[in-house]
Amino acid sequence: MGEAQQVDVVVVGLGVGGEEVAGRLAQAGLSVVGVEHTLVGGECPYWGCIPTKMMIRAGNALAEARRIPGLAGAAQVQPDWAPVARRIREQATDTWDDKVAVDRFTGHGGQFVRGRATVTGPGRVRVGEQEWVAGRGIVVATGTTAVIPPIDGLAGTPYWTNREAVEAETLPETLLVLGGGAIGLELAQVMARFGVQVTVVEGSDRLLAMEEPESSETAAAALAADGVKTLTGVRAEHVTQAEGGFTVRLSDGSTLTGERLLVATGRAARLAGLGLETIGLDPSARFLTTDDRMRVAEGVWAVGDVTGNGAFTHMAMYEADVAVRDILGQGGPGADYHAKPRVTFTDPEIGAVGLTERQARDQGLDVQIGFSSLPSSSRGFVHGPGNEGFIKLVVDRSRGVLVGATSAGPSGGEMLGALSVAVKAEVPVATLQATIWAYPTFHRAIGDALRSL
Ligand SMILES: Cc1cc2nc3c(=O)[nH]c(=O)nc-3n(C[C@H](O)[C@H](O)[C@H](O)COP(=O)(O)OP(=O)(O)OC[C@H]3O[C@@H](n4cnc5c(N)ncnc54)[C@H](O)[C@@H]3O)c2cc1C
Ligand SMILES: NC(=O)c1ccc[n+]([C@@H]2O[C@H](COP(=O)([O-])OP(=O)(O)OC[C@H]3O[C@@H](n4cnc5c(N)ncnc54)[C@H](O)[C@@H]3O)[C@@H](O)[C@H]2O)c1
Repeated sequence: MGEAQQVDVVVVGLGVGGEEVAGRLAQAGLSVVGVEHTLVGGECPYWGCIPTKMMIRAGNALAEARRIPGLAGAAQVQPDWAPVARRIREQATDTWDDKVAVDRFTGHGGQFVRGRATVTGPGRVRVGEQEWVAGRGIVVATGTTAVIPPIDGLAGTPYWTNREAVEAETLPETLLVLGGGAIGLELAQVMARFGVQVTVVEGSDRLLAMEEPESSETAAAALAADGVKTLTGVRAEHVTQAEGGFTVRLSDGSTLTGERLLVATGRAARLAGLGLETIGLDPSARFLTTDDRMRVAEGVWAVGDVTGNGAFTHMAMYEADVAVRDILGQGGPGADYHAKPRVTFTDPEIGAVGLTERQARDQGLDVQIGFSSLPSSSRGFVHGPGNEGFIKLVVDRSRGVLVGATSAGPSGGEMLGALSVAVKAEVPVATLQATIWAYPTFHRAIGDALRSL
């Protein structure tokens, strides 16, 4: 091995978070090495947010067309996956080619290295025979990978994760989905709208178990309306696979069969084999714990899914900004997680920010709940079919501010904007109640929920 090259920063993993950090530091004039072993951009553009939201856009178009009878005449809907697969291939992923992203980084002056990085000591990173010494430090942004549960018989079968589901050129006739979280539900609903017979198996007693119980009920009703069968409180115990597909035996003794099996049972940080022990960190930790400047240790920062602060692209971008400002000594606000937004893009969309009612009560807050139902609002009434949803507000009565909120509905994700500002800025409930909410919008249901307090 030759002499180690002296640089300012090495960024390990150029997904959403790492690409942002590496690009901005290079633009600022630092000597930056960015290492990526798969595709620059990471999960979100190639197998996550973007292609799955293209699928959802297509599924929602079908669902909306099916709502024409009774509203606007007659419509014949013939689903075809080919344009969806084509759009993902040609528009979203460039057939899973990251040339544009690599060129953008090198255009900023960054040094790009394709390969698997390992940390070999303080400030030291190696890829194959090349080694660098980073004077300012290392940024770890290695993201997460799908968790494959240790179910008897599962390993070695051609199960799908999100990656195979996104790359599918044709759809199966039947699909079994393990996991009723965001990935499982978004993909289950889309596939069902394209005519696939889908069954979701969720181990806990409700779908979207981390969100409000009302969100779980809304999601379950929406999936049922699309013909998805959902089983909760049961776990897969045994899997066999043969030519015709998969057979899954569940903890209640029943069996399910499906042409394809999608495993969507959560994500785990990619920390194994990174060499974290060479810089005094625990390589078996679930996540890298950061301070409010995204520092893990002296000269080590971490951003994105790997920090465990919420596996969302907006969190990776947010943390990247904090880390960049810290590395460049620019100051500004530290990371603050009290108003984390998230949206599950089922139809209806289920958006939430801050604490759920349960979390607020567990923190010992003096909780007050506001609630309104979308179908009972003027806009919901006008909208008719597809108007399901609600607003739920979690108020800290002693401080008179919202600490959390959920907005479920046809534009649940968009309506979350106002609620995110309210939670983040701790807008007094009295001010929110004195706000004029335009008529007849969906977001006026926020006013209804405030009035119910
Ligand atoms: C199906 C699906 C749908 C999603 N939808 C949404 C959504 O709608 N909205 C949303 O906000 N979020 C969504 N997410 C989550 C979002 O994709 C992630 O939060 C985001 O990609 C995290 O970015 P990251 O940079 O932390 O990690 P990643 O995007 O995972 O990038 C990490 C990169 O590091 C590389 N790497 C790992 N180890 C090494 C190493 N040793 N050497 C070199 N390179 C390495 C990997 O190859 C990878 O490219 C979705 C995720 C999935 C799976
Ligand atoms: N719209 C979005 O922003 C979006 C979309 C997709 C993914 N994501 C991100 O990716 C993360 C991962 O998504 P996910 O859906 O894989 O994980 P998740 O953790 O949200 O849900 C996984 C579900 O699988 C269940 N489960 C675990 N083991 C099981 C088993 N053996 N049998 C049956 N059920 C089992 C869990 O109880 C859980 O409800 C999300 O939490 C989110 O951060 C975001």
